[in-house]
Amino acid sequence: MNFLYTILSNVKPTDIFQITFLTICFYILHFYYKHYTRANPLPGPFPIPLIGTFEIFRVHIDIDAWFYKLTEKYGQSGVFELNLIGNRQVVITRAEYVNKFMTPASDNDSYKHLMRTANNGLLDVFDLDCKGVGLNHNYNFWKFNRQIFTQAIKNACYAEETCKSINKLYEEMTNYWIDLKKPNEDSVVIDAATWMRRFTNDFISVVTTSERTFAIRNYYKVLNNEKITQEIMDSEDFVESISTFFEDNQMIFIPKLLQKFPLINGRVRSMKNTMDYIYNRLVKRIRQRRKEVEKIVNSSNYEPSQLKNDLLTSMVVANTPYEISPQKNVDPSLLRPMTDDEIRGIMFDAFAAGTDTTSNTFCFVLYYITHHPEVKKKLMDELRTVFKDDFSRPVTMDDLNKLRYCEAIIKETSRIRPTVSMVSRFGDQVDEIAGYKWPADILFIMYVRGINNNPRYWKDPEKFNPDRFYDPKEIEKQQKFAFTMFGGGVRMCLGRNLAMIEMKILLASLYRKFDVELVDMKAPLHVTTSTVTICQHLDVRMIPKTELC
Ligand code: HEM
Repeated sequence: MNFLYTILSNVKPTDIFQITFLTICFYILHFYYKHYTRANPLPGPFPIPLIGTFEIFRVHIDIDAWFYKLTEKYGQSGVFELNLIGNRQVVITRAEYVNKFMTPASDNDSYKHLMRTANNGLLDVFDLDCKGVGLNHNYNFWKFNRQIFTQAIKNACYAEETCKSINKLYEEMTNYWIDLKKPNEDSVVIDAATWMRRFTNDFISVVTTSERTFAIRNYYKVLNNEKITQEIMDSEDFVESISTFFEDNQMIFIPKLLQKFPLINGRVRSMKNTMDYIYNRLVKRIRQRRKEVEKIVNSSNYEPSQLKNDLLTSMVVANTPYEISPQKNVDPSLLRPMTDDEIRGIMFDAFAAGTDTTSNTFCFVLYYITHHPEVKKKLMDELRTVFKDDFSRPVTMDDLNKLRYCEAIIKETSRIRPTVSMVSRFGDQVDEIAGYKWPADILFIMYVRGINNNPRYWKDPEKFNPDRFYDPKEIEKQQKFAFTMFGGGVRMCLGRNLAMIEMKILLASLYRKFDVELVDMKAPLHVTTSTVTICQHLDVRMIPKTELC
């Protein structure tokens, strides 16, 4: 102890300066030694110690645009690299290299590349590392959640009830638009981005809980200058907090070491508050539903049909004697009921993954159709064929199969301007990808927009041409993974069918009822990107139709 005291009392301020200086020099040397001796050096921006690629701090509102430029500069060989806050990331820009980590080659490979991120960020701080599916980092928990979510959402996708809910919400929303139209005007201008976010929020709420958030109605009240009540504030806060999650979710991936740094600290806290607010709302609903279910199943005249047909009820009764369609061929260790927090994890995923994705994709669809009159003409031809001259009847499940051109428009929009433009997989084992042998612990990013717009796979990729997904000969020519709107492999999007049903109904209904025009045809799309590309606003003029033309 005395010895230590003697050393410390002899330390001068200049010594502290020298030690700090030497430590920094050592760190920098070590960083560049590791950089220059790394396995498989690839082209990419030069990294700076601690920060990695400095540009990330300048492009924080449009990461996707930055990736697009990087792909043009470094991605010619199909793979380049980035260093983001000390983590090496390998970006794949060719479809043929994607196959390997999307499709496990054998049973032995099935654990490889299953995680979406490295677990060195703040997943646990936000309680996402072992909950839900989207960011779950525990294989067993993910598998358990995924199979219950899959089963629960399957019921929703085949239910005529789901179709009816979408039609009903659509009808209500468009009636509000008409109500907002001034009597002396023939059209109404709406911000499609804001309305669509409320639409998808209300809809996902119905699918998950059979109850609405009334986000559509409450937004109408805001625009109609009605008195702001607690209910209006609640639904507006809920919609906005889901969007905030998307806009700021890079915070989840900040290394633990940096979370207390000034500037970062405040953003982490604000994100945590947002998440806590969403979680509390969801848990309240779960507890309420559990009580309702218990009351029903314990009553003397219990019938399974008395239970609600939604995701929440499916999860509450999953693996209990009251489960309506018990799962077959499931690993027995997964056959246990879910806790409230586990259900909350899945509900959070449904709202987070199922609202802004669909609403933004739909805004891009409107933008591209308005810029392509020939596409609109073909769309109207399809609508006339399917609905004859009825421009108000609801869309049925049966119609959906016939709306092939509608689907092609949605896919072509997502090819050219994908809402999820990066899909990642964490390589937790040694593997060979893109012709290189990789050590464990590498994050691979499939740059979807780069591949979707690569002339190797698409003739005139910049041309908006839905026939690519309509003409069977064109479809046949497509290279596997050259178009991945919903990702692929075992972690493919769970809501893909639901999203398609929702968007097809919206498209087929909207264009029968309105002429849709952009207020400013010259304006580009106003987007920001984090993990999802968000349409900031899209001012659209809706002109009610009097006939189906
Ligand atoms: C246009 C709408 C949508 C798009 C473009 C989209 C896209 C995606 C993409 C690209 C992924 C990553 C897949 C991968 O890593 O391979 C994903 C995952 C996921 N999506 Fe979607 N999605 C949409 C709508 C929905 C909806 C409506 C829901 C649910 C109600 C949903 C739930 C999920 C979930 C739970 C995952 C994570 C699956 C897992 O990690 O196992 N998505 N989505």
